[in-house]
Amino acid sequence: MTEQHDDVFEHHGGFPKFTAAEETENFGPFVEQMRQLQDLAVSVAPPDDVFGEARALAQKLIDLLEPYQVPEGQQPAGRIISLPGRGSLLMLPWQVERFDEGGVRATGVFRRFHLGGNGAAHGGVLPLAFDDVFGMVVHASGRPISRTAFLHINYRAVTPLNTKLTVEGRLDRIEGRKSFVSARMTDESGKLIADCEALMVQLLPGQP
Ligand SMILES: CCCCCCCCCC(=O)SCCNC(=O)CCNC(=O)[C@H](O)C(C)(C)COP(=O)(O)OP(=O)(O)OC[C@H]1O[C@@H](n2cnc3c(N)ncnc32)[C@H](O)[C@@H]1OP(=O)(O)O
Repeated sequence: MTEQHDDVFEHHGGFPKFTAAEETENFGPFVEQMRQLQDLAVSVAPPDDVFGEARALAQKLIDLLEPYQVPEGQQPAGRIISLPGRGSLLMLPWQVERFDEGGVRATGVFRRFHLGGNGAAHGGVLPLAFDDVFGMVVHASGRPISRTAFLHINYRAVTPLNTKLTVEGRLDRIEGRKSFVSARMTDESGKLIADCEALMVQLLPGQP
């Protein structure tokens, strides 16, 4: 293996090497409380002085946490695969149930925070779900971390909130740097909610 290939393997282009973080006693429950706050922030209509009280409490939290910011890759968020959404508030709070060369399966619900309209999930959260699963599909299949070049979704049925759904993704074929991947989102009866195809392109050395 040449030095250049070692670099690709170790650093995945310009990506830092992904390392998992340990689950601790309080981090998982803290993330779930933050998610409950997100759900409440988009669903409550209290008197304005209650928002005033909430602001004061929120500012206390900001003041508490602000001194502990660290560079990308050192925070637990996004690095604990046993937590919903790997502990990242950006990711959907879904649980990874399968992560191997045969594919990735994640299950969970869209919550009030993900509401688009008329009781259904916002269409923009489905690409987030699929893209995150595809990142894991590439990682689980042993390929270097890749960037999404295109992602095509077919919305087959209205996506319900608070209903257990499953996304299953897999690597279909490899052509040089290109990984062609696909995934399906279904409900518990097996009804197809959406399907998706994407191209993930392996990064060149140093590529951001
Ligand atoms: C467990 C934790 C794992 C964490 C994983 C994190 C994964 C993150 C996944 C993401 O969401 S990344 C964020 C969204 N994506 C981007 O920001 C990508 C922005 N675009 C780029 O950086 C570049 O366009 C890209 C790296 C995708 C490709 O540019 P390059 O200059 O490296 O490659 P090039 O354009 O030469 O294309 C390489 C091949 O892919 C093909 N290709 C590229 N874009 C395409 C496209 N859109 N449609 C079809 N083919 C495409 C291209 O034709 C060519 O095919 P051939 O090798 O057969 O000639």
